[in-house]
Amino acid sequence: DRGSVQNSPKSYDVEYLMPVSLGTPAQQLNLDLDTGSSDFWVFSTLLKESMINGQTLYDPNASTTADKMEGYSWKITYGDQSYSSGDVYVDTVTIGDLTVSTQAVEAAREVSEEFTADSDNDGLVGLGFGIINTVMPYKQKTFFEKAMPGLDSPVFTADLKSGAPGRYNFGYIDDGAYTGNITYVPVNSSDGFWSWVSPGFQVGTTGSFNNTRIHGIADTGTTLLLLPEGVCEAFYGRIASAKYDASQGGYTFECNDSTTPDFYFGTGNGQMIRIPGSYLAYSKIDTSSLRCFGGMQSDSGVGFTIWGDIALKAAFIVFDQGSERLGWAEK
Ligand SMILES: Cc1ccc(-c2noc([C@H]3C[C@@H](O)CN3)n2)cc1F
Repeated sequence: DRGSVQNSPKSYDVEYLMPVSLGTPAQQLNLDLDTGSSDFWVFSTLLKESMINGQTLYDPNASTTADKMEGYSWKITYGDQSYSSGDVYVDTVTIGDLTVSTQAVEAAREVSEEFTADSDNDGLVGLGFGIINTVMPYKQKTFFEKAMPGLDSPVFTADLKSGAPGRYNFGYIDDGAYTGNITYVPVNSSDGFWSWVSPGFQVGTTGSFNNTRIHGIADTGTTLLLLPEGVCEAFYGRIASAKYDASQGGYTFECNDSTTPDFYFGTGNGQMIRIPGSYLAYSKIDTSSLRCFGGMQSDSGVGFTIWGDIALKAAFIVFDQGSERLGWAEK
């Protein structure tokens, strides 16, 4: 079996949403696929009115295939301290023609203000490893873990684009979606993340390759690229107008600064992924400013590097849960 679904970026590529069908008859919600967490949760009719702001709600009572998991609950907190919590139902879920008939659907009773404010986002599909699923008393499998046994190949792929729709595929690798070869790197899933080690980086075409191992996670749910302080300094040191602006909480530079280099990161056996300098001028810091907030920021607050959408949209990535490895290719 296999599946394929289009993803669509919200403005500034802040997040990527995909249509998902839940229940019988089908209820379609737009969900955020997040490889950095492992809960499948949705806005639901259990929510207080004050927490809803235009989102589409999953109504388990309107689904003939929904069964409440009595005594089960969940509560999750994300990297930006946003959170959600609620009850659990088993129901059928279809993503891109791939159906899981008994998915644990986590129906929200409570969401933090950040989720309420994000009116296009009806919930998250966590495709990290099930070990960090928050459902109590017994953690539940991710959508991919439920689908995996029936798939042609135990992989899913992410093709995120800058300012344009891309695609998530399940169970197969579309050889037309990338160029050159796929370089595979081992994954350590013990923390529930797609954790891997990059052999180093290079700033621009003229810079030398820095052989400094970077431990991090591939996280489709994080917007920016969060790298070690030293790497940020090496990159922004090459942009004439760049500075660390404490009032903005990060590095900023003139959006059209022609000295902005491309950024390359190593994926193994000599392969590198090129992030165009234009991706790193993330967004104007305010409408009247000529300065942009950098797409690369320090990971000092996190403790490990997060290869978020700024990096992922420069590549075609294979999340190979069968062999616990990540595949990286240019496109
Ligand atoms: C309003 C809102 C807030 C956070 C997130 C969110 N989704 O994925 C992630 C990252 C961080 C890490 O927790 C796991 N992946 N963050 C999405 C939202 F729509």
